Amino acid sequence: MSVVAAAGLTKRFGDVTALDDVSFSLEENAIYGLLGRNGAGKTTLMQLITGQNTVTSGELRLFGEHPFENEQALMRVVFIKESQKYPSGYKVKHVLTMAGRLFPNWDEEFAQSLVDDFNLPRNRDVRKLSRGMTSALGVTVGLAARAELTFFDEPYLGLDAVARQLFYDRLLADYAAHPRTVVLSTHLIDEVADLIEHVLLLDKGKLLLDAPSEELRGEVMDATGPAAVVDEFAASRLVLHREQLGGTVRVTLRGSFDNAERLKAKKLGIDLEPVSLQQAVVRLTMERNAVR
Ligand SMILES: Nc1ncnc2c1ncn2[C@@H]1O[C@H](COP(=O)(O)OP(=O)(O)OP(=O)(O)O)[C@@H](O)[C@H]1O
Repeated sequence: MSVVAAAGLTKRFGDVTALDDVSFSLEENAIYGLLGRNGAGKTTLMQLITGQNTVTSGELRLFGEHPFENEQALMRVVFIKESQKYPSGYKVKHVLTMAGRLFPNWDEEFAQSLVDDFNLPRNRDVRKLSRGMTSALGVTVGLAARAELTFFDEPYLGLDAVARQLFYDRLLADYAAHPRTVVLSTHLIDEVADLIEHVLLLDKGKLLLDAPSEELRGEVMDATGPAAVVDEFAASRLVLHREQLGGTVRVTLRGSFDNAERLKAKKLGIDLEPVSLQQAVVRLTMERNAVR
């Protein structure tokens, strides 16, 4: 059984269609990247899955059940977002105690080690934490909860580069020891490219891409070389982007590139290189918007 199954999922807010006929599944023990531009529908999707809102139409199942007002299913999920609100007067240590009561798989020792890693002041009022500290507290709760399904909705916006790397390292190590389903919603695609096993790309409420990251990497390539040969090589392919500098052209192509194709490119003097995950996502999103 899938952890999450969505079929024809649609969510409207008045005349805004935040999610438009979206179908996908989240499987056990995988790290997903939920990607997309501002307003693409990422938060809305996570809110529906975590029972914070009702669907307009379509089917949505969380551990085989309807998520809305389903405490049993929701206990198995943790949703960490940047704008997390805590009760007034709560200190860091109180948040951890509350989380320990809430999440069945909570690992207190792990939580305490993360508090040390992130230099979080245990006795400080959470409302007086810096932005980065608030993010670090969210990350700590999200990791130590060890929920079967974990959502991180850009919780690391305030974290500096060192703290973000710490988060990625801890996530990967803990995931290896305790596999589960993790969804990272992020704009920092290149930073998480090595973590993400599967990409879900939303664009204006539509699911533009649902693919293993490896597959995506091998399917979007830059071909660079003399203009005439590159253009001929590209003629039978989907060109996502083209740029020219003097007589040299670089095109971003989508398709499968087997060994024969690679050899052909080499013989023609074309440099064929996979683009980064971030570039692939940007190009695919732009291409869709261009054809609309
Ligand atoms: N409660 C609401 N009422 C009206 N419109 C809403 C509401 N919540 C979301 N929307 C709209 O739905 C669309 C999707 O928003 P959503 O927050 O899901 O995007 P997102 O991909 O998370 O964006 P970002 O990366 O900027 O956080 C946007 O057009 C947004 O304005």
